[in-house]
Amino acid sequence: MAALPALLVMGVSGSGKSTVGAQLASELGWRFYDADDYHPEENRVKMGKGIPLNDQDRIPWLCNLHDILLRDVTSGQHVILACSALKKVYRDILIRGKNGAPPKCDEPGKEGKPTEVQLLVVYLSGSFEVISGRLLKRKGHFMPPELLQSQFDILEPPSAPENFIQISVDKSLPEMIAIIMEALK
Ligand SMILES: Nc1ncnc2c1ncn2[C@@H]1O[C@H](COP(=O)(O)OP(=O)(O)O)[C@@H](O)[C@H]1O
Ligand SMILES: O=C(O)[C@H](O)[C@@H](O)[C@H](O)[C@H](O)COP(=O)(O)O
Repeated sequence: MAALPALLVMGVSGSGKSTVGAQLASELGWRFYDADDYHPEENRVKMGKGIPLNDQDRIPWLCNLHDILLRDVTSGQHVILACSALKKVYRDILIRGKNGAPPKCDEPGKEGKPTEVQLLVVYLSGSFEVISGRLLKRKGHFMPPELLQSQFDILEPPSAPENFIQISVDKSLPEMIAIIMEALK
């Protein structure tokens, strides 16, 4: 197990992952990754056409993110990832890479090296009405609001024994940051 935990901010599109993750990283001085920036072009084009991604589209993307997280935490870098990570199996891939699911990640680390990322999951939960309202106002993003229902359809909120906290999207950004800071103590 890697020594440092990585922080995953997850939830459906528009739940505030990027906003919360970036603000937290700025306050803590941790490295921030937005999973949106790591989608291959095909995935962006697909979402842009209003077609939801499927497991085949997401698995290589998640494996790549696992590799990035593992590299950082094993080198002592604190890291925050904003990523939808809607299903339990997706979070398992972020933790274990290809061992968390069907093929397509890099080889696991050599003997003695950690191959798992310890994750603290921050789940941003909210109603369809509130989140779709925010998406309709958001400008300059490739994700069409019409895809939101498909995200709620497959969402598997984290549950024990996952290491997680849940925060309502109805809270203000400073309130959310304060709750996460408290959880990190
Ligand atoms: N706590 C909050 N309260 C009100 N609006 C928020 C909050 N967090 C984010 N937003 C707004 O909601 C929209 C979606 O946030 P964003 O961070 O892009 O979500 P995601 O990364 O999950 O898609 C943005 O316009 C953002 O400014
Ligand atoms: O797994 C997926 O279907 C995508 O990752 C999706 O969940 C993600 O939400 C988009 O990349 C849009 O980006 P935002 O979440 O920032 O709206």
